[in-house]
Amino acid sequence: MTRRVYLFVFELFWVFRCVLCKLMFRSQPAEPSLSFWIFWMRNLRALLGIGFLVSSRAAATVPQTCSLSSSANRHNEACSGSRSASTMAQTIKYLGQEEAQKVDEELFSEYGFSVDQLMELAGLSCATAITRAYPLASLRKARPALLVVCGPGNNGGDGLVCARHLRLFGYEPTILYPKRPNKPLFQGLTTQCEKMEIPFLTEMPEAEVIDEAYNLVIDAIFGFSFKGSVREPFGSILDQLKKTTIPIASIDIPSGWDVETGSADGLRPDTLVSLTAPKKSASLFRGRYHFLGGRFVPPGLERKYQLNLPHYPGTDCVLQL
Ligand SMILES: NC(=O)C1=CN([C@@H]2O[C@H](COP(=O)(O)OP(=O)(O)OC[C@H]3O[C@@H](n4cnc5c(N)ncnc54)[C@H](OP(=O)(O)O)[C@@H]3O)[C@@H](O)[C@H]2O)[C@@H](O)CC1
Ligand SMILES: [K+]
Repeated sequence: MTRRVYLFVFELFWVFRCVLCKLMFRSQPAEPSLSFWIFWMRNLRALLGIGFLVSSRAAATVPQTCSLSSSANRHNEACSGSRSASTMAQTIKYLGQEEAQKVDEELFSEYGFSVDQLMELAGLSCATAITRAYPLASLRKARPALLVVCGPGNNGGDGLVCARHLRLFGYEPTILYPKRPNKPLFQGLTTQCEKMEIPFLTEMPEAEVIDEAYNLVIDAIFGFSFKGSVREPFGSILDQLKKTTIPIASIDIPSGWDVETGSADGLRPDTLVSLTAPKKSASLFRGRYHFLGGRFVPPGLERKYQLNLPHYPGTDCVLQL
């Protein structure tokens, strides 16, 4: 913030100087006229940057937020280069449910990816986003304990991968995986987590127990194939999650939300990690951190669906929007 204010004051001074020279001497200082206009543009950008910072502070006051860390914002400032994050969020396409499923299918059928490949990248993006929003040093409890709740589809698979990476990053995840598909992919992911010495719960704890034991809940219950009203056991699980006061980080979609229209009385996550591209309901997300992950979209697919994805900084697999 302070750096932006200095930049703004400096640029304002420079533009003022240019205008003064033009009026008094009917000439510009050393710069050619092109740079005069570049200074104007940069000045406008600095103003927009300050506007963005002010509005993101306001967003931090929504209910069910925590004051764990602002490092995600700091990282974003350091890495986003010359593009303003607010501008990026406006230009990215928000996908409807059918379109998200088509993109997913095409990645496998036309582009030759396998599910486990993309799930690994998606889960790693989510784990990386968690380290940005909730660094180990910022956690309030003595142990860096997290609860990862996994659903029956690929969103649940992302959760298992995310838990494994978080374990390697020094967190202590515990997994609840109440409905396990009978497929080698999910059995393998479960074994990997067990071998990583990640405990599995046999039932959903009460909200008060969750608040007491964990720093954060990772919601990997439903993704873009969720439809209709929630069936058990997930109805009761979501009811407990709604009562918790610790932050919730949702993978791809806040579980229980309609993929396009959200949910007025649903979860209110503190963090959302949109994968591949945000879904329409992400425009209703009011938490503090919205990340984009899943840096695997081939350019042809991006063009076909006009995704307008932002540039990820350097080699990062996640980007804060
Ligand atoms: N290309 C990408 O972007 C990539 C996407 N990836 C990830 O995949 C996710 C999409 O995965 P997906 O298609 O398996 O769907 P998802 O929502 O996880 O589960 C659906 C299952 O949930 C259930 N269910 C549904 N409705 C229900 C209800 N009302 N009440 C209760 N249960 C309900 C139903 O299961 P059933 O009950 O039939 O056993 C259904 O089969 C996506 O969001 C992203 O996270 C990455 O892994 C890789 C790259
Ligand atoms: K989810």
